[in-house]
Amino acid sequence: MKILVIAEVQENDVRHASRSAITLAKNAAEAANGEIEIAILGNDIEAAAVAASAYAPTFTLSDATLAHATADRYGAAIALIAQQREADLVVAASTTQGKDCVARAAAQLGGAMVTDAIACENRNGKLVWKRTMHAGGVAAWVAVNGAPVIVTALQSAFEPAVPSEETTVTALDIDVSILPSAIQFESVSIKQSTRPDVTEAAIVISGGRAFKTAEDYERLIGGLADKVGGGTGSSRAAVDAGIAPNENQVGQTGKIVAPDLYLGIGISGAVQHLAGMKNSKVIAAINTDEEAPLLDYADFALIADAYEAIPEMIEKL
Ligand SMILES: Cc1cc2nc3c(=O)[nH]c(=O)nc-3n(C[C@H](O)[C@H](O)[C@H](O)COP(=O)(O)OP(=O)(O)OC[C@H]3O[C@@H](n4cnc5c(N)ncnc54)[C@H](O)[C@@H]3O)c2cc1C
Repeated sequence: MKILVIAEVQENDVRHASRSAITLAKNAAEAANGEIEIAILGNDIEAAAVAASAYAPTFTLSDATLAHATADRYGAAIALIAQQREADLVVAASTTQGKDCVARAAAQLGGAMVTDAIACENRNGKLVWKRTMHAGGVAAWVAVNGAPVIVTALQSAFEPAVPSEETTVTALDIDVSILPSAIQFESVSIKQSTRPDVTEAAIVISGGRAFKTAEDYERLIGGLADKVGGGTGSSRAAVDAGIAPNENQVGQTGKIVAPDLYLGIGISGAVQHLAGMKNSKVIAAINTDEEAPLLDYADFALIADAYEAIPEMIEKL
């Protein structure tokens, strides 16, 4: 079985989420006696390709017109790469870019798609995939018919792959002038923050509707996160109220995280929120209500007012 990982690039390296996708690819390779290759698309990707080659032989498609991941161009390019490399299985990260571009490639290839995979297994010679459904309420094993199979890996389910010795980097021979360009890149606005992204932080301090203002959220949740080098998360209620930034939202319609420690403060633990964090290694909660559902999932709980507890914690840390 030929397995092709579509890896995303971040700061001349393989993006953290793509390293988790490589782990899923390795699991699949072990289960089905497969071989892994990596493909990287973009512009100025030489250093990232060398970094990727420490996981598996790497193929590049580099061009100025691929500097930004517009879905029509990337989708078509990924389909062409999968065809050229004769991939039986294409694996990508379940990121916004991964879902956007790889789903288009799957349609163009006429393949079978599995999103948000959390495990794979060989059953009677066929790979089957475990994926969460219904806001994380159900974990189902699914088998898909058709080829190639295209899978996105849920980052929180897989440890990032560890690099070993550099292998080879080969430039692909694909004519980029035939790629569609109906979608044009306009601009990107990246919020500068010294805090780790909520999906990549080892510790996530998350705040909910208990916080009355954006200033309180930043001072208390942000202040505590900074003390422990953590990222900041939030419930959707806090985002909808304009208290927490949109990119911090954890849950079914937000980001899915599985940090070493998730501390949910003033968050009730609605099923849609749990869908985004219940696989965290250690869960702690601070809440005034000892019957808040999040406490059923918590390894540690403090029944206290966030406005009193957090300043005390910040002072003591
Ligand atoms: C289709 C759909 C998708 C959704 N997607 C998401 C999603 O991705 N993420 C998400 O989070 N939600 C999502 N929701 C919303 C979800 O159902 C809940 O409404 C939301 O999670 C509640 O946020 P909360 O826990 O902050 O607020 P609440 O449920 O109001 O809970 C606030 C908590 O704070 C506690 N509290 C109050 N004051 C204090 C204090 N001073 N100190 C300590 N504790 C205090 C309260 O006891 C309570 O437990 C979705 C809903 C729908 C319908």
